[in-house]
Amino acid sequence: MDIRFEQAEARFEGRTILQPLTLSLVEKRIGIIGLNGSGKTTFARMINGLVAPTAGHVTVDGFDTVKQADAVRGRVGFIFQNPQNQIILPILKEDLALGLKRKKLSAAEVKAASDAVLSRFGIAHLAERRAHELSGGELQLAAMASVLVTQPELLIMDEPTNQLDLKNRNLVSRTIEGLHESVVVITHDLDLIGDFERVLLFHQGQLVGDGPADETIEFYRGLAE
Ligand SMILES: Nc1ncnc2c1ncn2[C@@H]1O[C@H](COP(=O)(O)OP(=O)(O)OP(=O)(O)O)[C@@H](O)[C@H]1O
Repeated sequence: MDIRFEQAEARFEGRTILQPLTLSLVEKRIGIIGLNGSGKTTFARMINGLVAPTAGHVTVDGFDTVKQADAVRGRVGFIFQNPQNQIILPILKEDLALGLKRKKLSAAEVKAASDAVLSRFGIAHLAERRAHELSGGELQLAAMASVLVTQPELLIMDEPTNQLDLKNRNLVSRTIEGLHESVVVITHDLDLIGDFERVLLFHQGQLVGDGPADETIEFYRGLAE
């Protein structure tokens, strides 16, 4: 996975939210940290084209996030801050099938892919359950399943441990550790990304830190004083 920002900038209503940025991301585990409103979610949304750059370009494996949006969306899965918004259909297995619709699979193939992803996350027993009945941790795992069933190469997660108790937080943390996909995680939970290969720090719409987790986190602690 090769994500490139080339002088990519984001402005909303005349305000610059993300200063022009040039960088390349190839690491398997990338963390994004920074104070509230620093531009983290905007940056992450630019990776899968949910936010189009107002200047410059963003590419994923050479595909432009605006001009080749379908190719990019097929490669990049995005888990939103609130996993309730991720599950569209009430019953989990129906939601997984919906995600696979684009792939034009047979009913048997859809069932096999759904069963595989549910057992991968240890939530086969939740297949028939309604999303609104699930606990926070179950819902977060279900949201991951509903995105990963389509086999993206990169998973972007926006604050995946937000609102979880310690047990569910640890469950989600272990699950992220075990993913074979590349992962970009936006978080205020610094332990979650404590051993990530690369962590980016945003401050007032600028990338101000970029390095291994321990260095970037230390810099962030100073900035937040
Ligand atoms: N669609 C939009 N229109 C106008 N302003 C926006 C839009 N999206 C984000 N912003 C503004 O851009 C700034 C950065 O927002 P962003 O969500 O990227 O920050 P963040 O670092 O993810 O914050 P948090 O940690 O609070 O989730 C904020 O001031 C926000 O109000």
